Amino acid sequence: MNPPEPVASDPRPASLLREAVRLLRPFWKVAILATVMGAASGLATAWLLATVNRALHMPQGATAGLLGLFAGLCVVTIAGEIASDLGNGLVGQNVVAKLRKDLSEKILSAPIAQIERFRVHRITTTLNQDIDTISTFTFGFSGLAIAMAITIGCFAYLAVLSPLLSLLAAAAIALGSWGHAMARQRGRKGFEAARDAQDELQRHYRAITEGSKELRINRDRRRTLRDAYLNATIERIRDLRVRAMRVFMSANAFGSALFFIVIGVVLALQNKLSAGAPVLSGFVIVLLYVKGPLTQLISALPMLGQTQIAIRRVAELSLKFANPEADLFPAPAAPARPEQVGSIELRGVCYAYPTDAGAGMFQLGPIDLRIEQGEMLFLVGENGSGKTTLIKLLLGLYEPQEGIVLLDGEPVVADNRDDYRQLFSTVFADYFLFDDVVVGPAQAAEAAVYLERLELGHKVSVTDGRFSTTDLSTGQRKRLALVHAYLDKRPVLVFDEWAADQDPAFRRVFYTEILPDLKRDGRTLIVISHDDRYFHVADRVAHMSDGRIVSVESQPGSLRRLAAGRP
Ligand SMILES: Nc1ncnc2c1ncn2[C@@H]1O[C@H](COP(=O)(O)OP(=O)(O)OP(=O)(O)O)[C@@H](O)[C@H]1O
Repeated sequence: MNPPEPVASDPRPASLLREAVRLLRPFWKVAILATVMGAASGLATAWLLATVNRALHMPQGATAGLLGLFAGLCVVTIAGEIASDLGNGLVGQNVVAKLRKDLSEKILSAPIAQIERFRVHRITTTLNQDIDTISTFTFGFSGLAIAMAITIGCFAYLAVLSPLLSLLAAAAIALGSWGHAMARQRGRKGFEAARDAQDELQRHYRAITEGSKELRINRDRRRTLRDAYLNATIERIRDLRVRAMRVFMSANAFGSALFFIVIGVVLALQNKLSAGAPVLSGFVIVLLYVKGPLTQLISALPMLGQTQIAIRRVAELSLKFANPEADLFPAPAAPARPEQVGSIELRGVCYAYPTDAGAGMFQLGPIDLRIEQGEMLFLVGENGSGKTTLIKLLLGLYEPQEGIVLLDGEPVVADNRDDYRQLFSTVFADYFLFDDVVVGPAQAAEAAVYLERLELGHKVSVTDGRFSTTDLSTGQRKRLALVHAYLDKRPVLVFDEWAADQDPAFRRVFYTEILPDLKRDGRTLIVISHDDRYFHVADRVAHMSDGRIVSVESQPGSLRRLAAGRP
């Protein structure tokens, strides 16, 4: 027996550097060019400062050569900055687009059980918020790269001006960097905790939007949700972030103070230092100038911390969905699916959901069931007996942990599972109604017939190849889902409690007209139902209890009764 899927633990994603290199690899030429241009711009700025300092101390004023150098450096500074901005922006947005595509593709191809286990709100937080954080960072990246180059260039110039003074500055920088490293460590923990709370917040947002009706009629729950969950989580995120920012801001203040201390020391000791006026003034000008880029770099640290967390979350999501199903996007010229299938058989099929600590384990099977082509099988049983789980296995949405599914005697395995799934049309109990289903010209007339038949003709039409609206009642939306299933023309139809939302008259139409018509059309029908009034229309009724099929009743008289027009 295959073990149940591993419970989501904390996978260690690839290192951030490796992840960044992987993402940048397709755009390496532009990335390198942008970085080189940014570095050139930054270094040219530092050189400019040195040139200005030299020009200011020339006894006979700036020479033509020096002015030419000044002009050239200005051009390099500006041109480098523009090229770096454009290049980094381009690379950054391409990386973000690639991340979005990669993640969407991974979710599209991930085994259904993994998606169900990971939880929708966690997926959406990463898809929206984490990727937005990375996107914002990529816009600011160019400025940071230039600031870094200016800082390096300025400190190189300081070293040339006075090795002794630059040692003093280096000691101050080392102390400042240590302070920042400490701050970053503490601050990042705070941002990490805030990011965890964002998942929770997303869950509460879903509750206030999707559960708005329930909340409106239940004051106690509304209050609890607002005060104990929503506001508490929002405030926790605020507090964690403010605390983390405070740590960073204190480190910033510490850094600024160190700067002024170094400048103060230079001023105080200017007579004792054996450096000339050009050296001292150059030193102070450069230190004062470099404070800007250095502050820019330091202020970016919280953002850098958040981006690191976002990249890690994206990498974790990627890792969680790192085992895609095979061939979910074959070439368009893939073979057409067969119009008819013979038998579908489950042989010794077992499945158990992975459980969280403390939760009871549900075990389905072993299930042995054979469904013949053109048969109408009802799957019945109490709530939680495993009917939906069974059809998810039958549809190839879950892989059996033990046993096998056979189509016309051939095993359904990873390589052919997606082809197998194309044989089915389904309307799940928690179905999703796609509102943009495109209907070709040939299908439009057919769709109109089905819409009439399902008493939707007065509400919905096919306009420009699409259904005109999906703003319908619950029962009507389910009828529209049935129209989709009709138009799909797949050989096997699976309905999970389709009739549960229908009025009694239409429920009767469904069981005594629509299902028999589909059967006459040669379709195989698998129907989950609690409507025992209509069990007799089925060819066979499989009763489930506690994860097993406990009996299968054949109903040879059902067709005769239908023919006689009795329900
Ligand atoms: N995604 C899941 N993760 C963990 N357990 C699950 C999951 N889906 C269903 N279960 C558990 O499996 C059992 C069977 O659920 P299933 O939906 O198959 O029952 P059902 O017969 O279709 O019920 P109903 O008639 O209420 O629709 C239940 O105990 C349920 O808690």
